[in-house]
Formats: sequence, C-alpha cells, structure tokens
Amino acid sequence: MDNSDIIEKYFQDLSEVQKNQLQALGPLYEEWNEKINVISRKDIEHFYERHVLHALAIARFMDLSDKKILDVGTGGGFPGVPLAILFPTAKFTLVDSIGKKITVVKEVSKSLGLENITSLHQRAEKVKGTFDIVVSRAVTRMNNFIPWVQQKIVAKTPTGEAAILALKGGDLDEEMKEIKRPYQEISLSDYFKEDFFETKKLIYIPF
Ligand SMILES: C[S@@+](CC[C@H](N)C(=O)[O-])C[C@H]1O[C@@H](n2cnc3c(N)ncnc32)[C@H](O)[C@@H]1O
Repeated sequence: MDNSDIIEKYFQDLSEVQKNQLQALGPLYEEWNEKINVISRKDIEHFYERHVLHALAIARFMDLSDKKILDVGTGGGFPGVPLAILFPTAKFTLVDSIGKKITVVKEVSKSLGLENITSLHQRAEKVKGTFDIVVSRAVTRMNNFIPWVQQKIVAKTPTGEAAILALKGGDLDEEMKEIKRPYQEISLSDYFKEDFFETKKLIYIPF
C-alpha cells in the first residue's frame, strides 16, 4: 500500500490529529477490506492516491468547514470519510443502500474517533432533512441522481452555498447534456499531477 505522504504533499496545514487519522486510515481499510470488500483488491495498493486524495479533490474546490453534507452512495466511506477528517467542524451524513458497506463506515469512524459522521443504511431517496452540500463518487448518471437529492439541498443563508459536488471519470458530455441546469466541470489534473487524475473530473452544480 502507498502511504499518506501524498496527502501531506498537497495539504500542508494538517493538524497532528488529522495526520494521525490519515495515517491510520490505510491499515484500517486494509483490515476491513479483508472482511467486507469495499475497495477493489488491486486498487488498495493505491489507496491514498486513488481513494483518499481523490476524495479530497472536493476540499480543493470548496471549503466545507461548518457545512452540513450528505454523501450519497458512500460505499465504504468515499468521499465522506476523508472529507470528515479534513473538515472536523462540518457535519457529515453518509448513506448507502448496502448494509455491510455502512458497517465498514461505522467501524472506521469509531476507530478514528470521527464524531462528525452519521452513517445510514438507507436508499438516498428516503433520507430526511436538508443539507448544504451533496457529494458523491461513482454512483449513477446525473439525471437519475438529481431527483434523489434536489429537495434536500437548501442554502441556509442567502449567501450560503448549496450544491452537488460529484466525482466522476471519463467523457461526461453525453451525461451532462441530459441535465437542464448550469454546471461546472473541473479537471482534477489541475489539482493533482499523478497520471490517475488525468481523466478524472469534479462536477459542480450550484443550487
Ligand atoms: C460504485 S459504488 C461507489 C462507492 C463509493 N462512493 C466509492 O466511490 O468508493 C456505488 C455505491 O452506490 C450505492 N447506491 C446506489 N444507489 C443507491 C441509492 N439509491 N441509495 C443509496 N446508495 C446507493 C451502492 O450501494 C454502492 O455502494
């Protein structure tokens, strides 16, 4: 497995607590992935680059401090868990329809002492409440996704930000043509120089 140095290279203001949590993350996922497969076996070698740093692209784009965030289809906790480490004052709800994946999220959050994570075994459509920001990685086409969450995204103040931030790969032209909203597509190669990010995008849809 790679190590957390790659995170410290791009995020230089981490506290000792955050550094320790990030260092603990790899061994914890290695252990849990043996029991419940949440990360493909070949990908776990590149855990910090392809999962942790990838998730933190959202942090490069937007400061989530103090925001209320919903991670839809979080699987084993991506992007929600790395973001919850980076933004300890934000409140995260991580939801997935597969119970054993939520078991991993609960166990990892408990081991790291991440009190800003609530995890739910539920379909995203059924989640109650409102959020400033909805995040996701690799869940479904955007025109399926928007109806699941649009009633839940509410800016708390007139100047507050409310948005979907979705991590996606590949050519998104066809997919994004289907949605009738303004959006911005950010190339992650603008943030991170590793080859993995060449085809990776962040879609920002303001609400
Ligand atoms: C390809 S996985 C991605 C997991 C995680 N976001 C990641 O990047 O590692 C897609 C996840 O979305 C979840 N999912 C799909 N539809 C869902 C829904 N309607 N509500 C909640 N979770 C859903 C699946 O159970 C699965 O864990």
